[in-house]
Amino acid sequence: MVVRTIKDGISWVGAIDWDLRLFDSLIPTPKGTSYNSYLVKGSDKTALLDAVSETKEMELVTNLMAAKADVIDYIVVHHAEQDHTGCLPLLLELYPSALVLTSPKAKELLIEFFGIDEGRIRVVEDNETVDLGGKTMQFFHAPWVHWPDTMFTYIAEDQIIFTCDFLGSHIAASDLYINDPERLYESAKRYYAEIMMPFAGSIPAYLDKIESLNVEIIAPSHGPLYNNPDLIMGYYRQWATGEPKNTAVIAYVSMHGSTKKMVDILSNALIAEGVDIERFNLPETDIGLLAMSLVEAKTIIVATPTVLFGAHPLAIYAAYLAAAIKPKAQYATVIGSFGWGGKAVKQIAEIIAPLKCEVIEPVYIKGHPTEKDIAALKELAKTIAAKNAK
Ligand SMILES: Cc1cc2nc3c(=O)[nH]c(=O)nc-3n(C[C@H](O)[C@H](O)[C@H](O)COP(=O)(O)O)c2cc1C
Repeated sequence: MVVRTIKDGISWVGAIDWDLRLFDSLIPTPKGTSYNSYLVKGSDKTALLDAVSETKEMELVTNLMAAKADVIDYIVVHHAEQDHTGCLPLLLELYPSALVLTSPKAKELLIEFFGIDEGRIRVVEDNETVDLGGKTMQFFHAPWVHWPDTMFTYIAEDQIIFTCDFLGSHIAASDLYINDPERLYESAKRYYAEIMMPFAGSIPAYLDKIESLNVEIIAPSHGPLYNNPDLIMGYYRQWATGEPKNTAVIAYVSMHGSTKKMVDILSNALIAEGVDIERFNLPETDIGLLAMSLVEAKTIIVATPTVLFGAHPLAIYAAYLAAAIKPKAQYATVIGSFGWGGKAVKQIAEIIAPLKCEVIEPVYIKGHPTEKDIAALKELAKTIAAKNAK
């Protein structure tokens, strides 16, 4: 149990999940995460902004007791995902007069997910304000970072904005704020890559919105808060809108060493051509690190042998994930080895088609690489270097 004061009348009452290692049964969280919940007490009314997952509901309840939250008038749901709302049914029982304030889309989802009584939910409009007494909550609808339901809450009197998942990070940390740029970069970039990058197109407008306000503190729903907003805002601006870098990401798998040999040859050739590379051996890679490397890479290389007439399942998974998280890479190719025939190259090309990358002619060979294949890989490195330099 821990309650931390952010401002007079504003406290963090959430839960730290030190041991979570896989979020959404999908995203590796090697450093755990937190579910941030904020108690805001005005002179007239009290609001709880976001809650926690069902697994941590007793931590939240204990914190609310410690913070003497005898009455909660409003529970602001910025986003209906269960990591923030799993404990909502319990909260609504414990606080029978509490009204949920949320976006129209989140209202729909809360009813679908939890069967919450419609009478307990009030939809708030974009820009609407609710006065708690000396603390005015202003709501901004912010769809598609990362669900259609998201909204932010700004309290001008305290110059604080609650951005829900936007600008968050998966890190269990004792720090209320992160002030170490390196630590912040690592955890926030991992989070951005896996959760926000598919919605990069929506991001600049929300950054502009936050910049247009007087913001001293950004309070997301995962990870530490920011009392130096420029740092995280600058990172997001770079990741969402910056030009991709002269980097090739190689995601590879090899059963008996032929594809691995090709990856080694291509890696050395790319280095010789001045292209930065990041390599991921798929059977053992942390897929979050692969996602992070894709944030700024210009070229994606999938290296796979043929297995049962197609690409190796791990290569299919990596290619599918890359296509889903929508990095800004401009070029892609496939390399690898086969024995007698199959559709591995076509299969990978189809999976990554949504990325709309220019597909560079693959080098797909029979068996172990020969002198001719080595020459083809060196030629491929030259082509990638020339394209990346554009
Ligand atoms: C389980 C298994 C299934 C395979 N299925 C195919 C196949 O359907 N078509 C094919 O051309 N080669 C097939 N191969 C042969 C491999 O693609 C070939 O040996 C290749 O050189 C292996 O590359 P690697 O050394 O990078 O693992 C198969 C190999 C294994 C082990």
